[in-house]
Amino acid sequence: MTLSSAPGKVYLLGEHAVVYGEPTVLCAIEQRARVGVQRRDDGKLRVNAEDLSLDGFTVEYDGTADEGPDIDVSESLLDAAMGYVDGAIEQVRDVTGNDEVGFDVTIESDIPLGAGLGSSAAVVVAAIDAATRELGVTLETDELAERAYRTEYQVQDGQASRADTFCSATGGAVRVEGDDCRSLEAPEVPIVIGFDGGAGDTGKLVAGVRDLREEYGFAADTIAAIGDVVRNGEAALADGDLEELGRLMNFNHGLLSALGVSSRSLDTMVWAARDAGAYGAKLIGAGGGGCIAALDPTPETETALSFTPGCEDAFRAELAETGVERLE
Ligand SMILES: Nc1ncnc2c1ncn2[C@@H]1O[C@H](COP(=O)(O)OP(=O)(O)O)[C@@H](O)[C@H]1O
Ligand SMILES: C[C@@](O)(CCOP(=O)(O)O)CC(=O)O
Ligand SMILES: [Mg+2]
Repeated sequence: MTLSSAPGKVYLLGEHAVVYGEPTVLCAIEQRARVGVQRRDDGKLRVNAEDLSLDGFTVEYDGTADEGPDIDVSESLLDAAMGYVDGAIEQVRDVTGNDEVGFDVTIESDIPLGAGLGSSAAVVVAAIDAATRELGVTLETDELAERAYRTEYQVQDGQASRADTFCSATGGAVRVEGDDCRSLEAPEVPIVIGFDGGAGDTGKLVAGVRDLREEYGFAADTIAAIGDVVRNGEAALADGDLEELGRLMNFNHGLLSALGVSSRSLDTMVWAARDAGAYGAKLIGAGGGGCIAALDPTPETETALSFTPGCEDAFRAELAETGVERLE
């Protein structure tokens, strides 16, 4: 068996707009997905994802056969659950030139699904890394990030940025603008996460923003405005100006809300954090439900969130310096 892990991430600023070439800044966090992989010679893919917060499931099927896997769940649930792992294995077959190979894949993850903390990128990065190593191929980090990006691009219907996958592969803080991906010196940012227990489907939310952008010119302006917010945020980060960074996070949340990706519970948590004295707060990731991030060096926001109806969990994010980790 070969085992790799990869971290989730928090967007300080710039999600969604990054899909349209605007810059973004994000940090890997110490919540990780671990993927164990064992080669099978019968070409089948067997996925054991019993730690999924979605109902645990185990499936076995021939990834190349026309018929789907032999389990009794709805097709959309299955697609949502399997798309990323399936896509990752497709990349492994492609990069190693081994079309027929099958795998037993076991996934264990600390990262809630669809909550904006990048569970998909972490699972894909760890799966590609473990499965290629199982075949005797060790990918450079850039190639690993690129292959993981292609998986997200495919599952999200041709609409994905390189941000999540690059951040998960390299760890630390990163800046992404189009195909320009670079590591940043890790900023000292006191991030508190609030989690509403819910989830949003990244593919669908990204498609919603695309539709809005096609319908209204001012939605394109909103996306460009997020880019301006990020550029200002970079200056605030360089100055260590948390107050300014917080204001910009608030602005960014408003713009994401205008793009239709916030929700009542995300807004409630954002306001609870602001009322508790956070410098700023915003939804993170694709939105629709899941997590917010607030900037607060004091314990006030975490305490306030833990008493906020609709907030299921509140915790301080620890930045992860290590991206993909080769465990076995
Ligand atoms: N522990 C896991 N086991 C199997 N698949 C997972 C796991 N965690 C995430 N995934 C995959 O990632 C998808 C969620 O990704 P996404 O909608 O992009 O949300 P996010 O990346 O914000 O968590 C799930 O539907 C599933 O396909
Ligand atoms: C909305 C988006 O910018 C980030 C999605 O992050 P997550 O899958 O919700 O963790 C999409 C992308 O960059 O591919
Ligand atoms: Mg994702």
